[in-house]
Amino acid sequence: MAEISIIPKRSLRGLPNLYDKTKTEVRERKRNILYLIFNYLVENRLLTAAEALQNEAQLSDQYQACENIDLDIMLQEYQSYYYTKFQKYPKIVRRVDESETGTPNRSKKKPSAKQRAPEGKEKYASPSESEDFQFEIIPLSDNPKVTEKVPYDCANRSNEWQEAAERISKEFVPNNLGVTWKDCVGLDTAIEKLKEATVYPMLYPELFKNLPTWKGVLLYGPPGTGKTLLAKALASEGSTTFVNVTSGTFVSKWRGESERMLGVLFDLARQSTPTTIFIDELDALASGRSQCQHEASRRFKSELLTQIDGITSGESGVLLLASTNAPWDLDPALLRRFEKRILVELPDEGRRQEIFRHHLGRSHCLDDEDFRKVAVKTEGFSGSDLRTLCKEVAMRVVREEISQMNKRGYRSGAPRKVNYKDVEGALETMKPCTTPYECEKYREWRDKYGSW
Ligand SMILES: Nc1ncnc2c1ncn2[C@@H]1O[C@H](COP(=O)(O)OP(=O)(O)OP(=O)(O)O)[C@@H](O)[C@H]1O
Repeated sequence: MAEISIIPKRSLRGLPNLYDKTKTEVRERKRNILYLIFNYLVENRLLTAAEALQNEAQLSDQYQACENIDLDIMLQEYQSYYYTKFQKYPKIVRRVDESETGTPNRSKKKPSAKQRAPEGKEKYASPSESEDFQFEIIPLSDNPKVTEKVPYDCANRSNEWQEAAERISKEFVPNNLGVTWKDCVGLDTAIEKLKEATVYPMLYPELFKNLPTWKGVLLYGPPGTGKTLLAKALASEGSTTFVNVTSGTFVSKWRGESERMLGVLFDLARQSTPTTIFIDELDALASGRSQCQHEASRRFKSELLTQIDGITSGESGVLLLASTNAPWDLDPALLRRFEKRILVELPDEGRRQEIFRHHLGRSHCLDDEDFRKVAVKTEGFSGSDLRTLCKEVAMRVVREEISQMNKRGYRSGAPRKVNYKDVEGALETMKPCTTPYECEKYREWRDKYGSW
């Protein structure tokens, strides 16, 4: 731990200039930090917070953060410095412990009628501690006023039902996941359909009075093209309660338990409308290939179809969103229940350029021509491949720093910026995950069964 020696002000009497200089430096540093925070808030469109900061800290319009210096870059550079020094990334924030805040753990207590769940906390009380325990399902919204506790009366429910509910409720996503529509680069068709299903009916209810919204949307396409990313953006930006399930959610060794959990899932979803149920890798849950089907999976699939019918008939307020890499494996009966079946394709050249820019961040010295060349050379890359490419490119700089550190024993200055040579080097070590043949297979399927 660093030692801090506090010099009594008295002993500095002989050194007034030094003392004043230190004071000025500290003041200036504080002022600079405030301007950086202000800049960060504005860039992230947190305008109310920016205005409040400007007023409280009396920031003047005559100053602004210098170009290319912002909190984001500082944090990146600090992380890379830390990595170079300790071979691991620093932990910047940590979850506040219950004992530090004095807030009791709500997952173990029966919530009172007036209590609201703090974001990110457990959503229900244990049935063993409370006869009429309640679920707290938190609709996702930017507007905290919309955050309501949805009471769930378990009084007439069996113990099995309550146990299944306890498990399923863990899949409800209570928080803003920090992914915005803007992060889903080039996925405009899918974004528009998801907005039509969830965002617009709330914004313009009068337009949707006699118009049923989309109840089932299937996203399919090659791996890593942003299907899950879209779901995360919907969870963050849409004003619906969001529940994310996979085949693992329903795994049980007990006969009938998986179907029971499915029923409970749809029950809970209906209780907290508007709700989006997102099923990742739907093919793992409901494949249509009858020869490898087992009685249990047939029962499960039939329950799934029944439950989907329950939400698609009439205005249930529940949207079923699913994703798959293998749409051709899905049961045709299930397929027909998805009104919108949208192919999320590999990005074309223009989009590859945008995605690469998006993930590369700002610590680089590539120009427009370099970005164009990268887009040409990354034909067949998915969004996920491009993100991995950016990571590899950044690692090249880190590796260089580490080897310099090992040679010299110390590190000089900030790490250099990424350049085009780094990208070329990284590209030599990477191949796309999807072949042109596979892409063609998706397009053929879209031409036969798609709906967008
Ligand atoms: N269009 C895109 N724009 C920006 N980033 C993207 C895009 N597509 C993919 N990515 C990046 O790749 C990561 C992985 O993508 P994601 O998990 O959404 O792919 P997926 O289509 O769901 O893959 P899989 O089918 O294998 O589940 C995302 O978290 C994101 O960082």
